Amino acid sequence: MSKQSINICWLRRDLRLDDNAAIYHALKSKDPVLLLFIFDKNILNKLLDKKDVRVNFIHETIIHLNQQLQAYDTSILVKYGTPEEVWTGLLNTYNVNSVFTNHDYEPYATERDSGLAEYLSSESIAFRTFKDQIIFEKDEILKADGKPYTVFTPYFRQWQQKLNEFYLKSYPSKRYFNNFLTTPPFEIPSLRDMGFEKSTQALPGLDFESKLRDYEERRDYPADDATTHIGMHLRFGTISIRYAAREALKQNADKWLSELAWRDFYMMILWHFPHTVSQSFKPAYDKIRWRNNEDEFKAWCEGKTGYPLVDAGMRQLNETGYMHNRVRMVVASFLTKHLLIDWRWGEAYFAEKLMDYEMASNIGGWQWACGCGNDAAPYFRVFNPELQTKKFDPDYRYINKWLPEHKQQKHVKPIVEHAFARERILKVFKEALNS
Ligand SMILES: Cc1cc2nc3c(=O)[nH]c(=O)nc-3n(C[C@H](O)[C@H](O)[C@H](O)COP(=O)(O)OP(=O)(O)OC[C@H]3O[C@@H](n4cnc5c(N)ncnc54)[C@H](O)[C@@H]3O)c2cc1C
Repeated sequence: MSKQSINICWLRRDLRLDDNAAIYHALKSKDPVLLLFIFDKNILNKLLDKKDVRVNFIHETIIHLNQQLQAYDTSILVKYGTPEEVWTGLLNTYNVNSVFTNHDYEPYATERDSGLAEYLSSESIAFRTFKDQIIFEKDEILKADGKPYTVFTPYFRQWQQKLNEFYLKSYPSKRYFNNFLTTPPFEIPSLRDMGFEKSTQALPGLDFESKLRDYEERRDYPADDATTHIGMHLRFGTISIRYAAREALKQNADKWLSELAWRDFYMMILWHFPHTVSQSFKPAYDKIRWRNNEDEFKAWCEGKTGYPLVDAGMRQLNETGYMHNRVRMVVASFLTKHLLIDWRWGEAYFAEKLMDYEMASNIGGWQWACGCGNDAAPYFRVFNPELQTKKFDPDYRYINKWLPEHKQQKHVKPIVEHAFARERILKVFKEALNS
């Protein structure tokens, strides 16, 4: 007897059932749909912290999705392995008609997906992919000459002009849930099966709507903690970007909407310029003679530079996996400019620690802070951590919360003097850029 023909919908960073482009299109097709998630060994094996909170978050989310799916007599197939080995196994087990998935713009993912596309095509299986995690992708926003924007302000102008209901409407996948493949529940590998353990870090909730009203006035004051903490949910798709943007428009939260556009922008920078994963967007900056002093890097990582705002930020990151945006800018500027340590070192440290780590935004943020990225501002803008404190944490509420020794006046002495560091970086950067 010939095996039943099915479609597979592969979830990656779009871990929700409703308003999910790939699920919607898969369910609307003729064959029943099997949902798939792969805990990718290529990614997991690189994670040093076996209690990684992001792996915990994905695992919890998958379990939750599976519970929801049981109401429809279906289940999500969860595999632990490399995509290559998992797909070979799947094609031996199932009679697959088409594979559906949503776009992922990171270099590893685009390479993985083009390999899969080739393999599926050799087996005469259709591979159908969709935009889901950003509002505008690829060539939807380009300059008049057909090239991608490399500076945010003109990009955002077009982004705003183009934004309309069409791009924000949700995909009503729920309507078609009766087209999931009927199957008893599959077993989900445990964290332990994959060499991980339960994390003790608190996961961010999803209550962004209530934060939008005062966002613009309060977002820059780290002690107020007035931003939405939605990054991890956007990263793993537990919220739809279209819903988030619609909510911003509903509440006239223009500033917050522009932050979502920054996210789109950096994703498209990474997609159009994948070399920026390891090289500066502005090539001249790769001639900088970094000092890369390992003791100073350690002091920065541990929050022991003697600059209260920098140290408070690093302590917040180390303790919670989160750091306020204003402070991210200050610590990144401090590492690259005050200490003359390569932005790639800081980027890698953030990638390891940030719960909301997003490759495109992290690389974009680091290159912006260093001056080598997509920024119109000149390299000689050097944040002064003390002035930043006066402006954004004048009564030391944020600093005292994360750096108790500051309150007790036991904080270590600065490892470098600001005026000296500023002169040094100006000289080194100038040499590199003029060489
Ligand atoms: C050095 C550096 C590294 C960064 N690394 C990351 C990262 O790994 N992941 C990440 O999501 N953001 C990163 N950012 C951007 C920003 O700091 C965070 O998005 C923000 O602090 C997350 O907190 P929130 O969710 O409360 O943000 P909100 O202010 O509530 O913003 C809502 C969402 O908009 C997006 N967003 C906001 N600001 C930016 C921005 N400047 N660039 C791109 N997207 C933005 C994020 O998805 C964010 O969750 C980085 C910034 C810097 C300066």
